[in-house]
Amino acid sequence: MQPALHVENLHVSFKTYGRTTEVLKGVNLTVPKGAQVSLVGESGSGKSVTMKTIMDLLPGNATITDGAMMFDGQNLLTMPRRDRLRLRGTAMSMVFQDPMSSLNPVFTIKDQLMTILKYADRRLGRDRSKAGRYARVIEVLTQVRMREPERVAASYPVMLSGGMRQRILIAMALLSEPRLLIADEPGTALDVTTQAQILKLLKDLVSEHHLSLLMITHNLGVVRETSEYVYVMNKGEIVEHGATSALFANPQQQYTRDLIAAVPKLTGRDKMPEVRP
Ligand SMILES: Nc1ncnc2c1ncn2[C@@H]1O[C@H](COP(=O)(O)OP(=O)(O)OP(=O)(O)O)[C@@H](O)[C@H]1O
Repeated sequence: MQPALHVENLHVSFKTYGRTTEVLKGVNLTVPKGAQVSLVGESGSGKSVTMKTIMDLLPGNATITDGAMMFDGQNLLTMPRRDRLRLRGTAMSMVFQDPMSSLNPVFTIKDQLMTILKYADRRLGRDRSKAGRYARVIEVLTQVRMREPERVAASYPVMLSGGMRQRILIAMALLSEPRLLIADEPGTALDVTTQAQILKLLKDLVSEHHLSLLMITHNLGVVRETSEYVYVMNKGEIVEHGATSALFANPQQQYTRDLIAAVPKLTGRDKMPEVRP
């Protein structure tokens, strides 16, 4: 079966103050359909650059010098610009990690979600009435286990807890029914118990909606809780990859062993707590 995403020999360079530095040095990774895959590495290893390259969010001083990125069998790097833009925020969607900078404090949750949906619909050439959009917003808020979705929709971000705001960001990513979700360490800003609940929710949603997930994190503890497969990145290269259980049982690289040794305890227990809305 075709994978949801296949990144092949990806090279990315940055130009700063006239100097060019290669930060991705031939990255290869595959997200099979329906799989939960993590990309892990310490700060500066190139995880965010990989994610930004996939999502077409690289800054102007970055150049993709080589490689291919196959999404559902199409190369994202050679497809027409219009088709690429149509995919972003629709078939492939991103869960951001920082609710405070991703949500606008002066608009209600409903306004923000409706606007995002309107633009996603427009890109897809889909015609949906305002009432239809509101119905979809309520549906998605329910999917992320909001107990009173109408009340939440009418709220401003500041009226919600950190965990609820993070769930809004997940709802935002789900609005346009993506096939691939890319999550940038959701819940990092939250306490460990709430983060564990968010990760569990994400994992449940991915399997309920038959999505493929690429999770970016520096924490192998998060990987163990959320992913079946893991890619370990160091200095712009994938240095090790494999099934999560095999990698934990028998890490091949010292770098991976160090990351495993640095795993903080998520909950102080072995099992994740159930999500309680
Ligand atoms: N806009 C930029 N201009 C120049 N260099 C950059 C830029 N963004 C990232 N880099 C460089 O690319 C390399 C990889 O950075 P990246 O942000 O991908 O790391 P990361 O693994 O995501 O780290 P973190 O977990 O801290 O986000 C770093 O050496 C960084 O300095």
